[in-house]
Parts: sequence; C-alpha cells; structure tokens
Amino acid sequence: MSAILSIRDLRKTYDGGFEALKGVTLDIEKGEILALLGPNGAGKTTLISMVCGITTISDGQVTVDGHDIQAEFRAARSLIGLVPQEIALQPFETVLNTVRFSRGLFGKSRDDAHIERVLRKLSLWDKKDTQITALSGGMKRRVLIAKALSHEPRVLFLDEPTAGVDVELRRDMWGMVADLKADGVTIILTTHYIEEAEAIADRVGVINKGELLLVQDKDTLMAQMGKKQIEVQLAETLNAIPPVLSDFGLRLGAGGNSLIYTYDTKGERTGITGLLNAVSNAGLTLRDVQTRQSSLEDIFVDLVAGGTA
Ligand SMILES: Nc1ncnc2c1ncn2[C@@H]1O[C@H](COP(=O)(O)OP(=O)(O)OP(=O)(O)O)[C@@H](O)[C@H]1O
Repeated sequence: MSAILSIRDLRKTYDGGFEALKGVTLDIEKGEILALLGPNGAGKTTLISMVCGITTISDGQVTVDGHDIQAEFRAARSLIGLVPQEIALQPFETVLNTVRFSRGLFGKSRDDAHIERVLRKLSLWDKKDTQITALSGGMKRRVLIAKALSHEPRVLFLDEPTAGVDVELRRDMWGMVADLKADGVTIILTTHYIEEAEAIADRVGVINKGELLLVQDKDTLMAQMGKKQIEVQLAETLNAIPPVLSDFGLRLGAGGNSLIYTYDTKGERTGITGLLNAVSNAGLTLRDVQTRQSSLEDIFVDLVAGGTA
C-alpha cells in the first residue's frame, strides 16, 4: 500500500530554542483514519501546522500524494483540508460566501453544487445567508469544517474537532468522518477524548513531548488491552501468595488481603472458576470480588507516564 501522507524525521524548534517536535516519522495510508493522542503541549498542533504549511519546518520532509510540502507547496496544500482548533472567521460574512471564498483560495473554479452538498451535509444549508456573527459556537465549528471541505481535499486534518461541542454535534462529526472515509478521504484527527479515538480511528498514534511514542492499529491495540483484572478480597491477611495458587500468576494486593488475577477476555476460558475453587481449597475465605477492565485510556496514561519518567 502506498502512503498518501509521508512524514520523515520532522522536527520543529521554535524561536528561543524550544524543541516542540523531535523527529517524527509516520506514513498514513489513503482512506485511513488516524487519531493522534497526546497531552497538552505534546506537539500535535505543531505537527499539523507544519504539514499544512502554517508553521515552517525546522528539519525533515513531508510529502502529500508524492508532492513535497515545501518544494511543491501549492500542489501539496491543495490536497489538504484543515479544521483548526480555534475559530477564526469573518464575522459579517455570510456562511455561503465564507465557504465559497475558501474554495477560491485554492485556485479551484466555482462549484456551487459542491458547496451546496457540503453545507447540506453539515446541516448548514438553511443558514447559508446568515452572517457568521449570528451563529452559535457549534454552527461556527460546522462552518470551519465546510471551509476545510470546500476545495475537495484528499487529506483532512481535524485539530480537536469535538472540544467543547455538544453530544449531538460530536455524533454528527463522527458520522461525517465515516462518510468522508467512504469517499476515500484520509483523516488525521487530534483528540483528548480517548473514546473518540476508540469510536472512529483505524490507527492510533500517541505523541508526548515532541516524540511519537507509538502508532498502532486500533484493533490490535484493543486486543492487546483486552485484559481484565479480578481482585479477590480475602478475610485473611497474607504475606505471600500460597504455593498452591502459584499456577495462576497472581499478585498480592496492597495490605495483603486481596489477590489480583489478570486474564484475557479474548481467551477461550478465563480461569476464574478454577481460581475461586483453588482459593477455597487453600482454606481462604472470600469476602468480595471486583473486576476491572484496562482501556485505551490506561495504555495512554501508562505510555505518557513512561515517557515522562
Ligand atoms: N509559536 C510558538 N513559540 C514557542 N513555543 C511554541 C509555539 N507554539 C507552540 N509552542 C510550544 O510547543 C509545544 C507543543 O505545542 P502544541 O500546540 O503543538 O501542542 P499540542 O499537542 O497541540 O497541545 P494541545 O493539546 O494543548 O493543543 C508546547 O510546549 C507549546 O508551548
């Protein structure tokens, strides 16, 4: 498979010497949805801004469908749509003119049928003659998306698309992303909402302190994380795991009065019945049982904490 977006050892050092991106290499396939996760200040916006030509590249290379973003800026940029994090729109312009104008900026000929399709898809058609200033925050965000889609980009960047939006718009946004993917558009989104990555991404990348810590197929990641823990609370306090329970790979809980057992939810058998029988046979008294499922959030927190250490 060939990458539509290829990022090679991309670096950014801001004036003053701060290294915001420390050599990121990443290939993104046509039609995939990649979610970039990372804490505040990780470098996500810096990465997107360089790819979109808003911030200068300190070092490294980016190509979009084979066009170098620096040497062939116009050709590369016309393939990209960007929905920025911050809302910056002309307040007294109408929705229709705002979106039409965006298309013109990319040297594309006027295509009112396309603009109408985009506005209808984003439930903005009945607002086409409304001035931006009279729109709600959520509507303004839809206008940003319409602008980004006005010139029919093949790669769409969504920088925190659902930050501060209501549940309905979030669902609409997810639906729209699925429709765009079906049309073969490649989508890269940054998000703080891990459930968003779980819901719509094909692959997940984690950035921390300017470094890409991991990029992985979401399903593989979820399969690896398909682990559950069961904590068996005991009436007794133990100093060590009893030898008769050694086959279960148990951990002793803090305080010595619980046993922690990790099992694979995808496995044929969980081994829980055997464990509980063995606990009882060992003469221990069961007080309570709790289960806990690891999530993408746990992995993310572990990775980022590991990167900080
Ligand atoms: N123009 C600038 N000059 C100097 N430092 C900057 C500039 N822009 C960003 N930074 C710094 O670069 C780092 C990365 O910022 P960036 O906005 O890329 O992070 P982010 O991952 O998008 O964060 P968030 O989730 O908060 O949007 C931060 O430490 C930020 O303070």
